[in-house]
Amino acid sequence: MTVRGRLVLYVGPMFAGKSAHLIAAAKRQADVLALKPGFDTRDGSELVSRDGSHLAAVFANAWPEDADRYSHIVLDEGQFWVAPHYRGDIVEDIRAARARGADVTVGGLDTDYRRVPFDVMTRLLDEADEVIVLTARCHVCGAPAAWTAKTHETGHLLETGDQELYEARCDAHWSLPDRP
Ligand SMILES: Nc1ncnc2c1ncn2[C@@H]1O[C@H](COP(=O)(O)OP(=O)(O)O)[C@@H](O)[C@H]1O
Ligand SMILES: Cc1cn([C@H]2C[C@H](O)[C@@H](COP(=O)(O)O)O2)c(=O)[nH]c1=O
Repeated sequence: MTVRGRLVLYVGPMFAGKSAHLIAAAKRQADVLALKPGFDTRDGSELVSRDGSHLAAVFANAWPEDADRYSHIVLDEGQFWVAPHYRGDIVEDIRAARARGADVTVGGLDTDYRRVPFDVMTRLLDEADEVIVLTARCHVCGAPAAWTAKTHETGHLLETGDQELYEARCDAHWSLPDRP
């Protein structure tokens, strides 16, 4: 399959501005389809950044049939586009969209709260034309933070949440959560 469209990724920990960049990139395009994973029901059918920016999006549990009509597709929370929350292989679906000529932009966490890479994001990183690595500010000391910590263990690797459950942390202040 010859790939024609570009794949751009915004990666980093939580609170780093991935959604803000993704929304800004989408707003620069005229003909764009924004997708939100069905797993993430926070904020309704919008991509929302903590900086206040937002963009209408379509919930998807499978690649939308009408996606061919768009020249640019953006999707957020790349780590959530996996079984059983997504039907199909998002990496293959993105490759097929690019082969049809669409540019695709994805935001997502490169690693989970254990600092283990999300496999689906690693696969996308391998195929990306451009990767923008963002950092947040450590919630403890304010230094650049490349990691997300979970403040208490719940036993779930995929679990939506905000600052009640997750914090951005630098190397010095990252740690695994205490066992319940
Ligand atoms: N610890 C933090 N580090 C950096 N920005 C933060 C932090 N906590 C809150 N913010 C706010 O979050 C915004 C980025 O949010 P968002 O785009 O939702 O990030 P992401 O999608 O990477 O989680 C920043 O512009 C800032 O206003
Ligand atoms: C670290 C980590 C995060 N999540 C969840 C928590 C949030 O709902 C999203 C990330 O949102 P953001 O736009 O990057 O702030 O992912 C998770 O399910 N598992 C994790 O390990």
